[in-house]
Amino acid sequence: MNHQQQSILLDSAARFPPPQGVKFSYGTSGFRAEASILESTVYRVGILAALRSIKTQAVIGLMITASHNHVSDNGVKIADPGGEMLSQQWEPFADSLANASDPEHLLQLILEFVKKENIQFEGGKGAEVLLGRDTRPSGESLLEAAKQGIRSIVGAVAVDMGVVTTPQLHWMVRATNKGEKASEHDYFDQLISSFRCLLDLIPQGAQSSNKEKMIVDAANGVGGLKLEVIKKSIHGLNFEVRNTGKEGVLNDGVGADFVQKEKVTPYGFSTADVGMRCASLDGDADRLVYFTVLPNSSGKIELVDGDKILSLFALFIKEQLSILEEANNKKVNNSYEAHLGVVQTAYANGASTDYLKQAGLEVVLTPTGVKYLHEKAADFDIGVYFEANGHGTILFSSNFLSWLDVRVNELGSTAKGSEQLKAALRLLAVSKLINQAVGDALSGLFLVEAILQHMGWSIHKWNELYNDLPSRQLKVKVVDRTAVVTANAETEVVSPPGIQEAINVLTAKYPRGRCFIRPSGTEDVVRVYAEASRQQAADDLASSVAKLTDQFLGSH
Ligand SMILES: CC(=O)N[C@H]1[C@@H](OP(=O)(O)O)O[C@H](CO)[C@@H](O)[C@@H]1O
Ligand SMILES: [Mg+2]
Repeated sequence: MNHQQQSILLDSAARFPPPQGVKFSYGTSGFRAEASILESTVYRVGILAALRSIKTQAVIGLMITASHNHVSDNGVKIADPGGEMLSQQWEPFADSLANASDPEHLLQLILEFVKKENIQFEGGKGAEVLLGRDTRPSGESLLEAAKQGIRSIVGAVAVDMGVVTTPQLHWMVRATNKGEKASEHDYFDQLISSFRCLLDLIPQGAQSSNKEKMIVDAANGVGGLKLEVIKKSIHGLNFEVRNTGKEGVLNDGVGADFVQKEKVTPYGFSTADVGMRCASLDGDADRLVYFTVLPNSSGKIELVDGDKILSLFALFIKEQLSILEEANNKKVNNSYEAHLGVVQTAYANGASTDYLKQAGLEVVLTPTGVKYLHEKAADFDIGVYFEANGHGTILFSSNFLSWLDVRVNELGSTAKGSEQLKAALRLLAVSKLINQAVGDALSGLFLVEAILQHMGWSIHKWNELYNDLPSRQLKVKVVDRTAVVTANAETEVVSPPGIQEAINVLTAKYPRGRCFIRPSGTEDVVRVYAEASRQQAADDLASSVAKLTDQFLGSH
């Protein structure tokens, strides 16, 4: 970075002083805070995005959203070249940039990092950053801050993609870097045509019990806007979108986070909807859960969560693979044993994990946070991952996809109309419909709908795959949550010493008891999760472990 470049950066940084007395941390979902204090942070993430683009010689994404949080909050996160989350190696740099006290300090940090990472300003492609934001009113001014941050790196280009869902922006970054068509129009086209393809491949005679209308709660967020666009061109699904944001407030009594945590109907739903197939998106449309309104229950719902979506996807894929493998057994030359794996966290309901294992699936647990699940899922030919809260997707390895392409061509000439060809085409369509960059509520919704039609299942039939074990989650405020250190995908506490043994003793008292504690990555609390064969037992176990946590770690 020459002197002129340094002075441009100093000048522009002086226009974005950081708020006093606030410490920012790039958590599991980037920086999040009350929108009014975020300008300097977003400006600095703009700088980081431009540097990341120069370093990787690829297009980078910058998304302004606070997802399911309050409308007055906002946040910012980075999408790496493949559309995945920012490399964990750069997170400490993001933290130090966000917390730098003044322009000189900021410049010094940048110069040190540029040297350490050997970022070359001359001779390369120059930086390009795609910008997206959700529907929050603060998004526009924060977008301007991001642009100024990007442009303070001489030669860096900011491309505004407008109001988009988080997964759309990740998809666009991935597609751009792969040299594919990457506009919003292309995203819709791919989604609609692959959904159509799956419907065209439905076996004759599948029941049509779920062809009746379904309803989507769009959390008064960006997902609603996009669904209304899709609705104009999609055939084969009759759906109504509620909470589109025209009237209600973003995430206020609506959306996937609310529905999953509170287990009650979102605003705009009532007993008139009893038994209907309903889905909820979150504020930036990267989470999806389904539910039905229970009769005579004053707003209670039956929740069909991320674990059940995962189970549905995994079953469908396994079915297609076994059709293809039947062909392998008949000694087809070009055989391939695809390694299918399922990735969950400790929050996955124990009944789901048992069910998946009994279905013959390989299940792996990772710590909480999609970056961990995503990374693990990428180890498989087909890796399906979901958090219980509804964030997840399916990853297909490029090896498997290349094999599948060849196989489709072969079968197309030698076995037209065969079950094998159909299974191969279905897998190919799934890989196009489902977002390969990140969990995506829109593409997830259309895949669920296509599979339910394929199976001829109602939401009730789907929900009956297994019965969730009753569970309870609690939060405990402690003096220092980082004192809790866990191992084995957060299922065991290794420090403070003695607490795990005490949890084990309590857990052993309850049939099918399971319990763990971990420090939250997004809130200043320790989370307690407990499940058992009965609700009262899960509640008791959770509250006794919460007490224990309080005793060991001291409350405020
Ligand atoms: C129990 C739970 O739902 N935890 C959520 C929550 O993380 P915590 O680290 O538990 O605060 O926010 C994460 C980011 O959205 C999400 O990935 C995760 O699943
Ligand atoms: Mg979200």
